Amino acid sequence: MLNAFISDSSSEPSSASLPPSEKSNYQEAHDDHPDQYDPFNPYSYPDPYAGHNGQPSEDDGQVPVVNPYDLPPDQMLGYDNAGMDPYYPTPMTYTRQPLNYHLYTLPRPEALAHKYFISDDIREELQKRSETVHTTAPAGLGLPEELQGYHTLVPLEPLGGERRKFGNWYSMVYRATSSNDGSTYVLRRIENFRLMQQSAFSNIEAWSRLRHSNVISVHEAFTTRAFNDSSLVVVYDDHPNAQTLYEAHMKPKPPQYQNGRLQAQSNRITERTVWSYVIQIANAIKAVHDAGLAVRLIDPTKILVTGKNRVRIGSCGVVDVLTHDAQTDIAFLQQDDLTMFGALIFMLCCNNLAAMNNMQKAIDHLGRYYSADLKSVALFLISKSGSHKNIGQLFDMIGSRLLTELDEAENAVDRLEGELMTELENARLVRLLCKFGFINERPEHNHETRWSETGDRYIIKLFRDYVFHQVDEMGRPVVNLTHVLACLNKLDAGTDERIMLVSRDEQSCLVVSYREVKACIDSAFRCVTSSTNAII
Ligand SMILES: Nc1ncnc2c1ncn2[C@@H]1O[C@H](COP(=O)(O)OP(=O)(O)OP(=O)(O)O)[C@@H](O)[C@H]1O
Repeated sequence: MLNAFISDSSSEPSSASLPPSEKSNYQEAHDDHPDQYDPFNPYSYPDPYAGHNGQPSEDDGQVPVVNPYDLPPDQMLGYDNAGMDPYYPTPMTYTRQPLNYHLYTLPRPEALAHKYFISDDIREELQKRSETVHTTAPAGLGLPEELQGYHTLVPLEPLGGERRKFGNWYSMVYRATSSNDGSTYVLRRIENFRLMQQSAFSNIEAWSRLRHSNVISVHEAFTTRAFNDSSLVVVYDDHPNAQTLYEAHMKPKPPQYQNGRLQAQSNRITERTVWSYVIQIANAIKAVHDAGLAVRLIDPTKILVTGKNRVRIGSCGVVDVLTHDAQTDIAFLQQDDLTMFGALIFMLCCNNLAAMNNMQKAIDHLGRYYSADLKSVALFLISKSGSHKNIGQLFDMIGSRLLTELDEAENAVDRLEGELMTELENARLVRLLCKFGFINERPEHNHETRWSETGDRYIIKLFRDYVFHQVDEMGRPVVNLTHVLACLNKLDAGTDERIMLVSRDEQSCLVVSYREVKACIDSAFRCVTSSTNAII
């Protein structure tokens, strides 16, 4: 792994950087089979002048093969030349050639420096999730230290007040860490459950095989006495900071001041959001029914909103275990799913968990505030028509709205990819900075002041000052992220651009290339790690 540092990219078998012996081995291996094209090897291309997708070019591959790594650095794609002006970067022309890991983003204008990182709202959201995952429970809750390979239990619902019930059973939900893989999972515990026969778990196996983007995955189920009773525990994927549909849309919100007056907040859910939920939940139900199972519980308190408008059906499999004795026809249970789904649409649109208690009022409300299409979907689902309904028929009714949903989903992926792009180089640069940290100011060399004042280390020290400790003409620190990133990128690429390094007392100055600084850092790092195992 040691080589993976600064020399990440140069450790690739580019002939420009390999020592002669290795170079010849590498080239020999390839020269033996010049025609072989390995699609997984970015360095193995059939012909850099071939047409798109590796099709032969018009000149039938007669143009001599050029290894882009043999090119002098100033001809390598656009790093060393004058195109470093962030406002007017020189346009680059590309010929087809191996992916060049030395190519890094050009520096951005300072005002756009924030574009080096993902947007604040996504970072905040992800950080909150990470914080939630690492939250521990207060001491003294009397929770088991360990059960069946899970530890660090944290209750996900308030412990005081009215006890929560799951059907006729008292239930509790915990987050716990698995000692198998270190990930967190959600455990739903059903208190005082007596397992009569092992076959009650048979459906859990089928559930654990079902993987769907709108179903919270089931991992396993077991009984345990760790809570000082006989409890059933079903283990699910953890979606930190998820809210139930009830919490997200139906729970009464406290009034807020608007224009100086305290006003009640509307809880009305938009038609677009309802359609998105309907399509996702229908998709989940279809996957469950196709797997020969039934959801058994479609309720606003058991469906989680796990991201922007992303919903997933939770608590799957529990009812199967709890009601194992009452053998019921699966077709009947699947019909029941559709009725529960219809009721869910009414509850969401009417903002009322008890909407089905006054059917006529619920239908009127839905008709007044939502489209006729949505109303007919809801009515179709709750209808007790003699004919056998199935979830597939619903998709016929939804029609082109599916395309809108698909469009939204693809746009969301594009947005996230764009965000990911802004983080592209961060991991590499962090490793580079760590390497700096390992070398600079090592305390064990304190007695030997010349360690950092001689040879390679002195250049590194001056380079560190050049990158981080510059001051302006008024003597104020220059804090410019763009300068830092541009320097680090050039260092990582080992470019031939030269810089002038000046000592702090301004008595000496050195003109060195990034390539030379890189070599110094490599050698100093090797010196630091020579007696230890570098695991980075
Ligand atoms: N797989 C999961 N990942 C993350 N959080 C979850 C998961 N399953 C449940 N939760 C959270 O646990 C909490 C309790 O879940 P539960 O199903 O008991 O909901 P509830 O709103 O308390 O319903 P009830 O009133 O029926 O108890 C909810 O806030 C829910 O967001």
